[in-house]
Amino acid sequence: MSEPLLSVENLTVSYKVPGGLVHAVDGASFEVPEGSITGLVGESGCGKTTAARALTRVMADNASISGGRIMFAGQDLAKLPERRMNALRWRDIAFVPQSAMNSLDPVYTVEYQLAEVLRKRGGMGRRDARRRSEELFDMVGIDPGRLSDFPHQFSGGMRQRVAIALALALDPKLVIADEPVTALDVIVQRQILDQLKELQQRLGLSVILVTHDISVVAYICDRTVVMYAGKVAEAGTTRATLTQPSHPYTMGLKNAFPDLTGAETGELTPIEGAPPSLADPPQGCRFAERCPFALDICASEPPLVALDAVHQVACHRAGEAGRLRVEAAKTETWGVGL
Ligand SMILES: Nc1ncnc2c1ncn2[C@@H]1O[C@H](COP(=O)(O)OP(=O)(O)OP(=O)(O)O)[C@@H](O)[C@H]1O
Repeated sequence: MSEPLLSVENLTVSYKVPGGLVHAVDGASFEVPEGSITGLVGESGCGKTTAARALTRVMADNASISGGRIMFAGQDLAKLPERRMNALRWRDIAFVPQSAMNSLDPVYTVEYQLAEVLRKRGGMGRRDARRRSEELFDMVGIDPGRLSDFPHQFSGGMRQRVAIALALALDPKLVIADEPVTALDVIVQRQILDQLKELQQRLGLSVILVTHDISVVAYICDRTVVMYAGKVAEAGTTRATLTQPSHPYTMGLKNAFPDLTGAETGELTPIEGAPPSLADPPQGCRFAERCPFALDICASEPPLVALDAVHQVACHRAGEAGRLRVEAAKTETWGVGL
């Protein structure tokens, strides 16, 4: 296999809080191959946004990368001086934040905001910036005649398209999109995801898509990284991780979400309980407390190991995954309502 575009090794990101430190990402490792869409998926609070933001080093004031490496094009982004990191943003790595309104300023027209990036970051003249803005609007399926509109004049779905156009402005290699379709209805979600996939393939982009919704991953991602409580529980090709999930958490997530394609999926089964506190996480497997298959051995931390060339999992019982999948498909296994 060729070198991945991005390789995250043992990444730890912590927030300083009054009582100490919250290790929001705690030794996470995953790879992003070139020209593919990698989904970072897990429940709210598992550290997805923190991990994604660490890759751009645009983080909250109380956040710091306290360990690990982020290898991108032969350099470790975790240690790159800010001046060089800043030069990479937009040009090599672009970020689409959780709400499109966070990337768009309500008081300026969209054209002005695109021009800011194209002219200040990309060094373009006024005419080239205008031409590129029109091209970008065409690319995301919006009439360039609307460039002079303000963000509030667009629907939610269109605003998300504008945010994607903004991210693509300087032709980056890697686009990190944080929950790009979360607030949208299912039909618009599909339109945006189809558009993203089409652009990714046409432009040969690499994309990291952060989402809590495993059906979004199943719909669009080539690879899947499942996070739980700051760690990677399972990772690999989407085919491997979602058709043969080998971590009970992934099995549970699959039961908990409807299918985005509208296929009949039967009853949805939530995973009862809540993830552990990241300020004081348990020593062993972090999912053990909610896991219907936990054993005594789960009091020790399971390492992330390769099941085969395209699939890694951090579960002591991964060797029995076939049998556990059969059990996991039954609602009663998850003790719902007991
Ligand atoms: N600025 C901050 N200060 C302290 N703790 C924070 C801060 N930002 C996030 N956290 C904590 O870090 C953990 C991971 O949060 P993060 O936002 O990365 O998770 P997430 O999986 O992206 O969830 P969501 O989808 O809800 O954003 C959570 O426990 C959260 O409360």
